[in-house]
Amino acid sequence: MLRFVTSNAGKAREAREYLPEEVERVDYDYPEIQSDSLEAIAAAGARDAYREIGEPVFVDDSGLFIDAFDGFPGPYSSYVEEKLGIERVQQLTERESTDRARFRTIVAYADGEGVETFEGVVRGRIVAPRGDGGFGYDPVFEHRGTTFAEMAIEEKNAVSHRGRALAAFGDWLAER
Ligand SMILES: O=P(O)(O)OP(=O)(O)OP(=O)(O)OC[C@H]1O[C@@H](n2cnc3c(O)ncnc32)[C@H](O)[C@@H]1O
Repeated sequence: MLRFVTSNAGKAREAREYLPEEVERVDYDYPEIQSDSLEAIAAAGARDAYREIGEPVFVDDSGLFIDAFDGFPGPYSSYVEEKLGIERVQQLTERESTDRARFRTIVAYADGEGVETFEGVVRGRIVAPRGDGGFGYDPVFEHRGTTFAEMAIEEKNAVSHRGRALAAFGDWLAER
């Protein structure tokens, strides 16, 4: 059994679909350090959650990196979603010369022995919202003509930043 420490139910749903082992969601809101690096944030979060819970855990830190804004909001995606909302992020992007963006996830696993991190990245475009599945920025993130909110969970996992990071994590677990 794997413990996924996250306050985000959408992330937990995707991890359950993907990982071979059972996933238990632990709703502990670990303090996020302020950093430009998703790796550093995820690793610190996993370490902290392991100390708090006392069992092996993993966390997922994700961000939307918009090319026209030099990667912003990136590690600040959650704050920007809360303060501006995804429609305004999309409207701001529309005024720029490119709508290209990347979604990145770092999964960090901590046990008594240390921290391992796994990365997943997907490229796409910021478009006017479409679809009602998924969560967060999914309605405005289009990958090969379809927004993540228009995809079923399995379809999104097959191409998404989180799916790729979870796949790398799953391979590592299997080889351990
Ligand atoms: O408790 P944690 O796991 O940290 O949950 P969170 O929602 O705060 O997680 P993040 O900081 O990693 O999320 C950054 C932002 O990116 C959004 N996000 C993360 N993964 C996403 C995905 O697959 N599709 C759309 N939006 C996503 C999410 O809604 C947040 O606004």
